[in-house]
This record gives sequence, structure tokens and C-alpha cells, in this order.
Amino acid sequence: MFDQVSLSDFPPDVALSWKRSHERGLKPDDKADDQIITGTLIKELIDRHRSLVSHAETVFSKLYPVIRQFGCVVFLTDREGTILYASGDAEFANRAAQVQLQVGANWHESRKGTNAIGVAIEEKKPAFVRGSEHYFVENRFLTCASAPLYGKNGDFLGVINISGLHDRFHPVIATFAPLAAELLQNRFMIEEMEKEQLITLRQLEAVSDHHPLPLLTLDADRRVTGANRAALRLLGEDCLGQTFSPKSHFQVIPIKDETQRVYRSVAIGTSHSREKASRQERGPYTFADIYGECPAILRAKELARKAAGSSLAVLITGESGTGKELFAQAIHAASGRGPFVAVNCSAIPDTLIESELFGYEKGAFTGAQKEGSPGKFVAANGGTIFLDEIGDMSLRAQAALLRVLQEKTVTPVGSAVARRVDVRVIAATHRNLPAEVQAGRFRADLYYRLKGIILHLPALRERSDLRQLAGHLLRKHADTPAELSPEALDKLCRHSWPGNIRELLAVLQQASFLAEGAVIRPEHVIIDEPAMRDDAPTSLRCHEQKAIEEALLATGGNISQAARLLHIGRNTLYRKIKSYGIRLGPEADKGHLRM
Ligand SMILES: Nc1ncnc2c1ncn2[C@@H]1O[C@H](COP(=O)(O)OP(=O)(O)OP(=O)(O)O)[C@@H](O)[C@H]1O
Repeated sequence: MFDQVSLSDFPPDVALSWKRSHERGLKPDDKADDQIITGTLIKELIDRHRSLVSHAETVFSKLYPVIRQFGCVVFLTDREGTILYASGDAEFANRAAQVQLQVGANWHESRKGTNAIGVAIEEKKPAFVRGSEHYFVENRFLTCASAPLYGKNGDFLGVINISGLHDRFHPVIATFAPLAAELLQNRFMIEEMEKEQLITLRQLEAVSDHHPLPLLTLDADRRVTGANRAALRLLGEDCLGQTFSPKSHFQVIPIKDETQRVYRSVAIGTSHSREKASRQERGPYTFADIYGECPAILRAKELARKAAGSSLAVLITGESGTGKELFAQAIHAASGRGPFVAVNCSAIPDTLIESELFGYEKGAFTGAQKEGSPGKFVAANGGTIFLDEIGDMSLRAQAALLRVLQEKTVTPVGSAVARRVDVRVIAATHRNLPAEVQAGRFRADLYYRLKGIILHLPALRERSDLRQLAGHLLRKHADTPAELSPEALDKLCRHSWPGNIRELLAVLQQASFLAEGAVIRPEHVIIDEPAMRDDAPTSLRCHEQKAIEEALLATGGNISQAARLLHIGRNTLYRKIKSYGIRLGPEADKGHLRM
């Protein structure tokens, strides 16, 4: 049927697409239909898909380093195949634009013949179309991988497509299309949650870190209200709206809000998630969840344990992602108090902060729930309130908070009756509060009330146990736990980690995904280049730690010989071994020190 082309050499979905293209009267040597929409039309189309495009911007920006490194571009299309958004390597983008693989162009099979976007739309499953498998000759320099994108209710939304030059296309890149689609889909689910309960979102987020896992939302009657692709595959496409009856391999975690009403449940499978699930069932993090071998973190843990035994207010400071909430939860868990209620002060609009914290009477203001709301302080009565990002509170809200801390009573908005509350306050901020006080942006009297015990958490670049921490996080959180090669560890050590442990965790999860269960090599560790700093203080410490580890390996753990090799005294070496948390054990013989 086709000159020089044998369809039996093609994968079945590609061969079928060639047949459809032929039946549509398309000719391989013709020019493809190159109509492209621009100007106000494309603006209107993007506006109509605003939410989809903005989620794609976030997901694509995470993928950007790897996509660019492989000389590819990632595209988002609508359900008809019109490209709405693209991101990636500029040189390839220019080449792709010559065949209208660009924003505004439509890549439906009826226009462009066999191509990955078109096949994914027709088949509603991932598609991989390599070089000469493209129907039109002019597109055969391309290799493309696509995956369909679904909404919360299983409705088809569009396609994620990754394209590159056929000669340079690395097969691992193809796996990123379904991954990006899955990530985008989970963001939709989470967005939906956000409208209902912030607390649900936070917990869901923790679970959805492991995005290929089945993820469900159930309403109070256990009806399935949302499901990602992985869950739909397990439960069947028709599970939405049906009552969920857990099978043995599912763990169901009810998510409650602070008034103990069950809003949503999440059901997840696999042994890894089960471990996480049981932790969530047990309640908040404990000190056992806080990993640290460097003196700074051990000191912080020690102080936090003491804080748990007192009822003083605690102020936790540290950069974003250093573990402030983790510490707050651990202090609470060890204190044996009642509920733990977390409030992100920067996420609540100034006008709503009083009603959020102190509650409101029915009909107190327009938009209020009919029955009124008890507020976070009442919800935390007998327990702990965690005021995250306290440095971002407005002066007005600070004044109201100070009143509660002084008088130990809350008065709901619209009410004249004060209610007595017994709440332990743990506050956290990434800001320098004394400087904020100096600048007049934070009330000095509130600062003194909050800083009963000050707990400062070190930034990751200031910690000397990055190597061990990376190993620990990989074992605990990666979907397919893998080992880090020494070169990959060195690469981690050279980064300055502005996002701290949260950023490290994300990089490790991506690396273990790319390594597919094998040893993680430097090319699997994808870090934004601008943030790499060879002169970072962490780099110095890492080099010193590595030199010590190598000297110990070379001397079979003999301290005197190692100290001589390093030109330092034995006592200094002992001190450094202790401060870096290096363990002297049989592992030293294998070339991988214990992490
Ligand atoms: N010492 C630690 N051991 C293991 N995991 C940690 C540790 N510290 C932080 N993490 C993990 O790092 C991530 C970020 O921690 P957390 O949310 O507590 O940081 P944070 O300082 O409150 O961040 P932000 O200021 O942005 O809210 C979480 O996934 C947490 O479990």
C-alpha cells in the first residue's frame, strides 16, 4: 500500500494510524496542513485553558533541566491537538517551528498524519513515534513521545508531548511524557481539594509526592469523587461516583479537618505507601522521623525534646524546607497534648485572619458559612496550634493574636462572648524576626511572647551530614530505592540547596526515577546549573569529609595512619569524624561508607 514502507515493521498503534492517514487521503510526500492560529485567537484559546496552562508551566519548569539537557521540547495540547504551551531547548524549538511544531499549530492526525500527539488523541494512551514512523516525510527528523491527560472525573483534556531530533533522542526521555501527565493530573486533584480544606491539601500533598501511586478522593459517603490514572487502572474507568469498597491491598487513610469531621479519604496501594499511610494514621511526625547526624541538628533535636516537656511557646526559625513543620509536629507528639492544628498565616488573606483564627458567629459577614465556624484556636483547644510563616502576618492580625495570647480567650467575629482556650503555641518563620521588629513590621511585644524557646534549624548547606541524609531520604522516600554513586554524591555536595531538604528530596526522587533501580550516577542528579556553587561553604566541608573518608578507607580505618595521611593530629581527626558523623565500620571496606 505504501512505497518503501512495510507497516508490519511498525508498532501496531503506529501502523493503524498510517492506515487511518491513508484513508483520509493524506499523501506522505505532500506538505502537511500548516494552518496555525496566532494573535488574539491563540490568546483566547490559552485563556480558555488557563488553569491547564498554568499547571503545565509549573510541571514543565520542573522538567526543564532534563528536557533541555537532552535537546528536547515538551508541549501541551488541548483535546483537539492544538499546541497551547511549550518549553525546552531553544535550538530544537527553532528547527521544530520549521514544520509548525509550535504553539498555535494543530497536530491532530487528520492534519499531520501519523505523529505521537495524533496517535495519543486517537488511542487515548501513551504513544511513541520514531523518525521514519511519521507519516509525512517532512516530519521524519523527529522522534516524539506523548501521553494523554485526564481531568479529575476521567475526562480527556489534552496531550503532553516531548519531541527531539530523531538521531539524538534518548529513550529515557519518552518516560517523562506519562510522568508529566500524571503530575499535572494530580495537581488538578489537589487544586480541587484546596477549594475545600487546606488541611486536606497538605496531607494529600504528602501522599501525592509518590505520583505514580493510585490516588483517590472519597466523599463522606465513601463515593469516589476523583481518581488519578493509576487508580482508574486499578479500579476500572467506571469507578467515579461509585461507592468504594476497599480491597485487601488498599490502605484507606481518613483525612479529618480540625473539627474532626471526615472530609475526604485517600486510598493508596504498594508497600512503600503503606508505610507512609500507617504513619499518617498514627498521627503527626515524631522525633524518630527527624533524621540528623550533624551536631547542629542533634542540638536542635535535644532542645526540641526539652521544649516538648514544657508549656512555653516555641519559635522555630530556619530557611524554607529545613524541617520547621516536622519539628513542630514532633514537639507536639512528644508533649502528649490533644489536637495539632496547623495554620499557614501567609496563605490567609488579612481580612479573613481573625475569622479563621478566632471563628465567627452565624451570618457574621457576607460569604460566611450559615452555621458559623469555631476557628482554629477553638479547634486546637487542649492541644497545639502551629502558626507557620508568622513573620508574614499583618500588624492588624498580630494585634489580635497578641490579645489571645495575653488573655487566653478568643472572641469569635460577630460575638460578644469570649471563650477560654488552652492552646500551646508553636510559631515558625523563615524571616529574621528581630530585624522585622527593628523595621517596624513585627510587634516587639508579640515577638517576646512567641520566643519562649527559640529553635534555629540549620540550612542544608550548613549541615555536615548531607551524604548520610541523602542516603536516608532515598531509602525512605524514593519509589524505587537506589544507591548513590560517589560521583553523584559529590555532585549533591557541590549544590548550595536554597530549597533545603525539600529540594534535596525532590532531586533524589527524580534521580531514583531516572536510575530505574540501578546505581544513581551524576547524570541522574538534575540540579539547576545557576544554583551550583563551587565556592559554597558546603563544598569545602564535603571535600574535607570525603578526604577523611578516603583516608580511612585507604588505611583500613587506622586512625593514626589516616591522621598522618591527612597531615592532622589524631585528636583533630577524631573530632572531625565525630562532627561529620562518619561511622567506622566494616562498610568502609566496600568503598561505600555507611550513610
Ligand atoms: N531532619 C529531617 N529528616 C528527614 N526529613 C526531613 C528533615 N527535615 C525536613 N525533612 C523533610 O523535608 C520536607 C520539608 O520539611 P518541612 O515542611 O517541615 O520544612 P519547613 O521548614 O516547614 O518548610 P516551609 O518553611 O517551606 O514551610 C518534608 O518532606 C520533611 O519531611
